[in-house]
Amino acid sequence: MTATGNTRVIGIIGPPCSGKSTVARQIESMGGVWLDADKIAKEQLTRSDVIDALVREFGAGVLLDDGTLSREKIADLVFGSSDESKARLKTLESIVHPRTRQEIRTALQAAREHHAEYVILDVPLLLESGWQSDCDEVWCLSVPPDRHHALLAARGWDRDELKRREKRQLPWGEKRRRSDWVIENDGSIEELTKKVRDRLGR
Ligand SMILES: CC(C)(COP(=O)(O)OP(=O)(O)OC[C@H]1O[C@@H](n2cnc3c(N)ncnc32)[C@H](O)[C@@H]1O)[C@@H](O)C(=O)NCCC(=O)NCCS
Ligand SMILES: Nc1ncnc2c1ncn2[C@@H]1O[C@H](COP(=O)(O)OP(=O)(O)OP(=O)(O)O)[C@@H](O)[C@H]1O
Repeated sequence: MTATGNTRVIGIIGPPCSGKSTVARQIESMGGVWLDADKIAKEQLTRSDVIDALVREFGAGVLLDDGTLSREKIADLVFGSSDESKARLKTLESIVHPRTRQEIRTALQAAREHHAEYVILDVPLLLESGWQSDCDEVWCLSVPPDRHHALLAARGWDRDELKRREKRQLPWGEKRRRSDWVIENDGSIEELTKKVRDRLGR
């Protein structure tokens, strides 16, 4: 019996491109419900009330020609090192986080009511946003730097892109210390998914 009845809630954190989705898909294949905060947050940015609020706050320059939001332009506005950037990130979070939190809460409750064996809380800002208390355990992905930069490059990200976002998060040393299990993603994908199965005794 876990802290949350039959359902075992596993929080997953890790840098972009560190293997979180790969781990989440593995648990999903074993009867898990995957709650992907980045995906839910992305969906919020397609809502007209959110688009209107962000244009009011940041100006019409955040819009693409088709009237949708440019994620790249918003990223440039919020992930800079200036005080203005920090304030803009807080404004963005004040608009997106409450809606994202509500969607995750609703889905988490539904998964419990349906007695899902696992819920994967795939929330990059899990510790920063206070989700740890909802988890039976927190897993933190760790990737060797060279491999990580290769995986990021495949997505078109360089070290600077990673660094400017990490500056707005808790240091990785603290995140690893606060996690119940640090998963070294230093082998093949098969080795990563085997580590997960072994951990869950499957
Ligand atoms: C600024 C936005 C539009 C940039 O979109 P983009 O497609 O480039 O990035 P994406 O959303 O895929 O996020 C990728 C990674 O960036 C980092 N990141 C995203 N938001 C934040 C934030 N508020 N603080 C610190 N890091 C962040 C995380 O490591 C995340 O995994 C987007 O990140 C956003 O809306 N962020 C605010 C909502 C949020 O906090 N999302 C994180 C959910 S835990
Ligand atoms: N051990 C590995 N060997 C080879 N490729 C890997 C390995 N782990 C992850 N990858 C690949 O790296 C990419 C990123 O992995 P994944 O999507 O699981 O990371 P993530 O942390 O969920 O990324 P993000 O949250 O930023 O979307 C994927 O293409 C995945 O197939």
